[in-house]
Amino acid sequence: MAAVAPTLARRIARPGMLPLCSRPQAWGRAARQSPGLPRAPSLLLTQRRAFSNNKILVELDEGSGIATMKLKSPPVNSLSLDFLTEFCISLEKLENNRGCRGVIFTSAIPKIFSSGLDITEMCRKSTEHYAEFWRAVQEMWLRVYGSNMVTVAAINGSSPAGGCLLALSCDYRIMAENPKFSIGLNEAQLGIVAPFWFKDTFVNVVGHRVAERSLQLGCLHSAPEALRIGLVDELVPEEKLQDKAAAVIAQWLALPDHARQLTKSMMRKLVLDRLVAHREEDIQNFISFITKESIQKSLHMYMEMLKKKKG
Ligand SMILES: CCCCCCCCCCCCC/C=C/C(=O)SCCNC(=O)CCNC(=O)[C@H](O)C(C)(C)COP(=O)(O)OP(=O)(O)OC[C@H]1O[C@@H](n2cnc3c(N)ncnc32)[C@H](O)[C@@H]1OP(=O)(O)O
Repeated sequence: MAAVAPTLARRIARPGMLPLCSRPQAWGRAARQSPGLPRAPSLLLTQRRAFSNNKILVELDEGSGIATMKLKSPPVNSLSLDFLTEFCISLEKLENNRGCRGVIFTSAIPKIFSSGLDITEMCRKSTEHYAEFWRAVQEMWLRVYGSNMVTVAAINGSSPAGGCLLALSCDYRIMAENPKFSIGLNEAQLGIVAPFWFKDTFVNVVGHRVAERSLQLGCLHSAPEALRIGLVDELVPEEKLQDKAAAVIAQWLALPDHARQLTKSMMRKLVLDRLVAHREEDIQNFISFITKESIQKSLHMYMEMLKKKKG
């Protein structure tokens, strides 16, 4: 996989090389079994395929067509350029595999789902680096939000900012009912601004009023609060999270793929199209914003604060 990663990094760095339309058409991911028909238990037990790269562990249960993508980038699953590249490679593999119809995103790191964008990628780097990084962030969102597969976030830890975006981009969110875990778009607390497509994704999940208040205050919501405002769909004890996620996907997959996929596409198209149409402009906005001295100072202070909290 190490040999593949730089190639994909280059492909991601060039606009339009991984077009969303390269995915199988909505109706192309044909159900290999009639919706709702039970499978032979022996198949369920035997057909498991695993592949992994450095930061993402993927396991595909070929019997059910459900894959699990486990984020494993210690210490906190921050979304670095390398991480995002590996993430997109893994997701593309699954998307192109007609046998895979649903994906669970979860974390292999205790107590942390993802700490969001890797802040060090946004500090004192070259313009070229910022462009490449931001294109990779866009790519992750375009791929997850526009996926033909059923996507479920099994949120087994805290999930600020970019981590929350990943969860928001799924079809369904289940969080471990641990009051210490928090989730939200807390960018304002860092002195930065959530881009329009983060905001649009959030609004589509929780509604305008809740999103506006939460974004302006940079809220990190506890798990029970996240459930109350609709940021997550349900809370379950941590040990039941994976089973629950698989059960939810199975329920969604009982419907004909084409009807579900076209409905999903209809609901998300406007928001996706907006970024696709303004991708380069969005990258330039990011660069102008992140290279401001005041923003660099804010990020620096935030990183210092994280270190002090630890010490
Ligand atoms: C007109 C309008 C124009 C608008 C234009 C807009 C343009 C776009 C602007 C920019 C948009 C950017 C969007 C950004 C999105 C993001 O995702 S920013 C990241 C936000 N993330 C956070 O705030 C999380 C910070 N981390 C934490 O709160 C905690 O670390 C944790 C995740 C809760 C875990 O806590 P704990 O287990 O106690 O671990 P720590 O000791 O705190 O951390 C361990 C080490 O990890 C480092 N670290 C943590 N998070 C990050 C991170 N996100 N990136 C990089 N590194 C991180 C932390 O510093 C520790 O490091 P060491 O001290 O070296 O061990």
